[in-house]
Amino acid sequence: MATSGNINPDDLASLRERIDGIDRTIQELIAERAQFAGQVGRAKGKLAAAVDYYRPEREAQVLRRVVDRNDGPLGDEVLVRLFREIMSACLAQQEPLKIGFLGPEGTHSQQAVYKHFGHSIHGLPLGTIDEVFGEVQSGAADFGVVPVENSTQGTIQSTLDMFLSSQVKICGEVELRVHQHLLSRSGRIEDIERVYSHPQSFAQCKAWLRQYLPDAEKIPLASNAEAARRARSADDAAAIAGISAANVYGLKAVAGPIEDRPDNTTRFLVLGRELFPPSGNDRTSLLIFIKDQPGALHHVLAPFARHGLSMNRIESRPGHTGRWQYAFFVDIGGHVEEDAVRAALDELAAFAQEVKVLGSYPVAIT
Ligand SMILES: O=C(O)C(=O)C[C@]1(C(=O)O)C=C[C@@H](O)C=C1
Repeated sequence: MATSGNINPDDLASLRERIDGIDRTIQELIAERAQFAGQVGRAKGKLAAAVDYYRPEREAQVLRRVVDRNDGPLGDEVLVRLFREIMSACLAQQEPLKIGFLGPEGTHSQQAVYKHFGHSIHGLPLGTIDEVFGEVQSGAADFGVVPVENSTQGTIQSTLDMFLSSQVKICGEVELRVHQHLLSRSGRIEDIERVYSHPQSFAQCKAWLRQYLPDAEKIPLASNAEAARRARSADDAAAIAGISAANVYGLKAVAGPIEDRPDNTTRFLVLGRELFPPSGNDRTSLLIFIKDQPGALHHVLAPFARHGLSMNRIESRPGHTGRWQYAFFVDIGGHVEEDAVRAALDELAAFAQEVKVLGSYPVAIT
């Protein structure tokens, strides 16, 4: 028998026997867990669809416990991924969730869907971010996943603006480390005369492109996956996209990762139709329309500080309600069902024209 390194063949056989025994136990325990999850599902009563069984606050609590217990050797991210897949499969026993995202197959949005919901779902690749909102609102999708900000490029304004008119709720967030790769049919950089990609991805790889492909034509498209699809049909074209697009579209990696900042991260929001209860570590997103009067913004923000609530983000957008009327997107720590958040909202109501609670949801887990 072939052995690797200097392990004695007898040791190898006995180590594998131990692994076989552990696998058997893991499998039995997963089956037992799935049975209990099925019972929990039935205990929820006769519900209409998979969406009614999904409990993001409970999933967040389960995953935080996994992280707290973890002493290695596997990293938190790996263990969270494994446990997400187990919960995803347990939930899909009822029926897989239908999740809308900015398609086609192979986008970073699809990766964010899998990171948050696991693979036991039915993905619905959609053409635009507006469509993701629309399909969630109409019930054609149970949930949707849309990008909202990137650590290099800042806010995706078109996503925020959708909340000005849409009734969908935010019920989760996902953070994804985004690695960009240059992909082409031949895999040779010297063949490349054109590069396709989404404008955000071009911006994330600006310095790399200036150094290595200064003369190539840069052609912006609606998604990186669309870029990969186009690059597939020409020898002198390449796409900037995630590495998963290489497998989906049969392309070779010319170079990567090529993003200028190694910590390049995109934050996605999970869209649904209802709010879920607190998980114990939540964030609340608000849309606040302010009255046009002196000190209005100060009066609106002061209650958060008074009640000890941290503010992670404030962003102003034209409110679409009248000329020079502004809407503020504000993220604070806490959940609307918690006393401090409720008290702050009561106080600021006197100074705001309108306050819309976009959602209270678990803070992203690794
Ligand atoms: O605890 C529940 O409510 C369950 O349905 C079980 C379970 C799990 O597998 O742990 C499955 C799906 C839910 O989204 C949350 C948790």
